[in-house]
Amino acid sequence: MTALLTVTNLSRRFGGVHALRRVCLDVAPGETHAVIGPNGAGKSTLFRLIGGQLTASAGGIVYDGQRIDRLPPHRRARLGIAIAFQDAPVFRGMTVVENAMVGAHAVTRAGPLSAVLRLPRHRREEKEIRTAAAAALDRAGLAAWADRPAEDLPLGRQRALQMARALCGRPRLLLLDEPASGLRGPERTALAGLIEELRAEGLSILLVEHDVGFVSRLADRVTVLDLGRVLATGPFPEIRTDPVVISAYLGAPA
Ligand SMILES: Nc1ncnc2c1ncn2[C@@H]1O[C@H](COP(=O)(O)OP(=O)(O)OP(=O)(O)O)[C@@H](O)[C@H]1O
Repeated sequence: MTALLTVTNLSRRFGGVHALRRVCLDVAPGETHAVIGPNGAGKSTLFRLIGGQLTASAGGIVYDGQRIDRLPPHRRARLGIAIAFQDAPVFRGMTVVENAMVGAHAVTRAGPLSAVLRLPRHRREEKEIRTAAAAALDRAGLAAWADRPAEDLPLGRQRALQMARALCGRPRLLLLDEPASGLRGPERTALAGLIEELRAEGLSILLVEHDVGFVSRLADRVTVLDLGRVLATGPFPEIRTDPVVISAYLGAPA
């Protein structure tokens, strides 16, 4: 099956630091693909290169048959790539539903500014976006919080809001940056359930996550990065027993 996303020989240097070295990776339609690796392995750099927040020193990124590595982030968003960054801001002074709506404004002509300024000329589009945002909040378990100030959300719920914001733009490829980090038991279970649901609906997901238990439950395939290089790619059971991965990252199986 043709991949939805193909990353080929992607490299990025920061001065003398090789953050990524000739990384190759692909995400098939409907696949959940996890990227794991120790601190400094290059996971965030890879995400920012795919999202367009950084440009590559070399290599290419093809999405849905089109080179995207020179496109700005908003053009990639309009093509259906959404990112839920772990540290994305919650906009204070706006309600939870208005925060989620920003995700749809990123992919419409109205633009994020109209969400902030509430310009009247976009009312019809606003109504559709509000409906999409309400649906996304519902999926993320935040329906009861929709009209509350976003700054009232506890940390775990803020993470769910990043997810709702990303879903609000109805993406085809969802990039999740350490979605389980800082979440406690029930929140983590709810998030894993939502990711499983999205996968069952055919959404393609690329996931960076430190929590190996989370990855083993959710990912169809796992790519292991270390010092900017791909150590291995494959289903988790294979990765778990790969001697190279064990010595570099995972430790011996129990
Ligand atoms: N803006 C930057 N300027 C200089 N060096 C950077 C920059 N961003 C990342 N690096 C370096 O690139 C390498 C990869 O960093 P990156 O943040 O991508 O790793 P990571 O796998 O996401 O780590 P973590 O799990 O700690 O988030 C590291 O050596 C880091 O210090």
